[in-house]
Amino acid sequence: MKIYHHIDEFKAVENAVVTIGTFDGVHLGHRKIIARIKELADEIGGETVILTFFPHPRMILHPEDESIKLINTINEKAALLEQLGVDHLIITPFSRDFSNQTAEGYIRDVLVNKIGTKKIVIGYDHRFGKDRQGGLDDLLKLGPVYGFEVVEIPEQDINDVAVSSTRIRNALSEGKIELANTFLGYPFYITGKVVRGDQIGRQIGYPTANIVIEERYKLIPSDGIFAAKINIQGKLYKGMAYIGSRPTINGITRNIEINIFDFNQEIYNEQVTLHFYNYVRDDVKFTGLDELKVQLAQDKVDVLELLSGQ
Ligand SMILES: Cc1cc2nc3c(=O)[nH]c(=O)nc-3n(C[C@H](O)[C@H](O)[C@H](O)COP(=O)(O)O)c2cc1C
Ligand SMILES: Nc1ncnc2c1ncn2[C@@H]1O[C@H](COP(=O)(O)OP(=O)(O)O)[C@@H](O)[C@H]1O
Repeated sequence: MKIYHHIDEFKAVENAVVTIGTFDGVHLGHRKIIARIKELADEIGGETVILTFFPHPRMILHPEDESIKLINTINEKAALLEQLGVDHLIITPFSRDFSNQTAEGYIRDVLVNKIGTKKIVIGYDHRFGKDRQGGLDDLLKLGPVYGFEVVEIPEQDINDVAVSSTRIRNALSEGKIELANTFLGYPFYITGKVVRGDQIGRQIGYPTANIVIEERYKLIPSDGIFAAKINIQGKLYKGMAYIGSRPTINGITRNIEINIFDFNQEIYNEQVTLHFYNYVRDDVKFTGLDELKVQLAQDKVDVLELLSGQ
């Protein structure tokens, strides 16, 4: 898959089959749309193109604004779309210039001249151009003029996409990992770097790799203990993950940690991916490290049981 960080980097392809959207989560509803563009591209010997917008203007104007939380970082989204076999991903910022174009200007300059659209797969509610004046009607009217076909995504499918994204975000925020994973079609994951902690973990026999996520807009599941797998340098290991502020030791920061099973390597500064499979229990304030240690032994038994066969 080729990635372009601005629409101007893209050179129009012969038979582009295009869809446009945010695709946050690249969940089962999105996968249906992607399967459709691939099918259409195969029919005409064309190439699939996804136009997505990033960053959101609010992220640029108010970097301190914590209200935007996304299921995927832009890099995770690109990796997921690549796995699905998309040919081209155009990531374009929501600039003023971009959104000030007239509907026809956008169709002619962007979709036709810059991308080379032959088929566009689009939802009934998709809006574009100045004041969001452009829509499906304009595409249907101008398709014959500029030589492209419009394939409308059924209303039900569009609604399913929106419902799924909301459900996934809510499920993750409520610790309902299994439910989120059902809508996603894959285990929810985070990507980050292993950093040093207080080194208490190894003293109690449970070293925990602390993971820091660079992207502030990444949605972090609610606090708790999870059955997880971690990808380190391309290898997958099972483990028990923790998200919380470590009330037992009066921790201040909210940490993401994992004790990795059957593992004994120093992995500070390593870039890792943590896949969440099941929710195990809530974060608890224990009377001390001894009590926590007893619970950790039980957590390990529970996690191994949950991950057996996975
Ligand atoms: C599976 C697992 C479960 C945990 N459960 C709790 C908990 O219920 N309450 C708590 O205060 N800390 C919990 N912790 C966090 C520990 O307090 C933390 O790992 C320990 O203090 C070591 O921190 P360090 O990596 O900064 O040295 C848990 C950690 C793991 C890996
Ligand atoms: N089984 C393991 N699970 C997690 N981390 C491990 C494991 N074995 C070794 N390590 C290493 O030990 C570190 C965690 O040890 P810990 O005492 O909790 O220190 P810190 O507080 O710096 O995280 C990890 O970052 C990793 O480099």
